[in-house]
Amino acid sequence: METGAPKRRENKKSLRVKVISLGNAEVGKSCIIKRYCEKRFVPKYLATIGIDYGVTKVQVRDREIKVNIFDMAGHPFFYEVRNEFYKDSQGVLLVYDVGLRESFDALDSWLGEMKQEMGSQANMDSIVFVVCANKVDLTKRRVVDEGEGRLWAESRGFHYFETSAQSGEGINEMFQAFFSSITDMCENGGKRPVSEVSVGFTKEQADTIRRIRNSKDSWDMLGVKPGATREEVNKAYRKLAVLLHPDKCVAPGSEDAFKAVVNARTSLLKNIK
Ligand SMILES: Nc1nc2c(ncn2[C@@H]2O[C@H](COP(=O)(O)OP(=O)(O)OP(=O)(O)O)[C@@H](O)[C@H]2O)c(=O)[nH]1
Repeated sequence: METGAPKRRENKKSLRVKVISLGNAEVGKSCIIKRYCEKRFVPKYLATIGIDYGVTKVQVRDREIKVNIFDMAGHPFFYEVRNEFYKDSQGVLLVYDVGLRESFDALDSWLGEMKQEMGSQANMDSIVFVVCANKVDLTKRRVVDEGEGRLWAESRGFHYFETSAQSGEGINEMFQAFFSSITDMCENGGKRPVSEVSVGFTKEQADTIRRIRNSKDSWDMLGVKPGATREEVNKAYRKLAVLLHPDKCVAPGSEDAFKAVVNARTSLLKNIK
């Protein structure tokens, strides 16, 4: 029943959160954090020695968030120093350089290192992950495209942002989404809200697109042995077409993968009696 009395606005308690940055050396972790906190870009490379630590305050809706940022050194040499700092993180920035494929391929091993160091405490559902495809300003040297990066991130329920610490592109949007998701998670009893993890496509679709992108020839793309019969090629094609048809699959890169599969089938059938 409405009493007519003015409602007292609840003053929500401030939150204290811990976030860490991960990724190979020189991908731009420190610069991304500096760009956001200090609004500047440092062109000269100064390797992080072990860990850099900083604190910043942000406002998310009606809550003040105190953020403790642990910027981890990417160089393998500092493993012994950074392994102490994985525990109790609510947020992880996973950074790679779009011009260095090995820095993208290394994301899985960064997750692996994190899981290993968190040990039995590892509950990845209680951590918000943001993938930063960094250095997008250097367009000419780009080797990992948006579809590939987004697919890797979103198939794991992670956010994906294209960023440039140099120009500032994507940096504020990325941090706003990051802190807002961490706040949602804390208000949701420490579990990542379900909407964040449901991305509208399956892991099978994501893995298939990745496999197609990395296939060495048309046989490999359709997943059949060289010398397979027309029936085998058609059967494999039909299975992939159902999985990846653009009407059914919204995963990033599905349209290109579907076209590639159609072309692979056409070129194989031309040469099979
Ligand atoms: N063009 C361009 N250069 C960048 C960008 N971000 C970082 N850099 C440069 O890349 C180099 C490495 O940047 P850092 O932020 O120190 O890299 P890091 O990932 O923190 O490296 P470690 O501390 O060794 O782990 C520096 O020379 C930066 O100026 C970017 O978005 N665009």
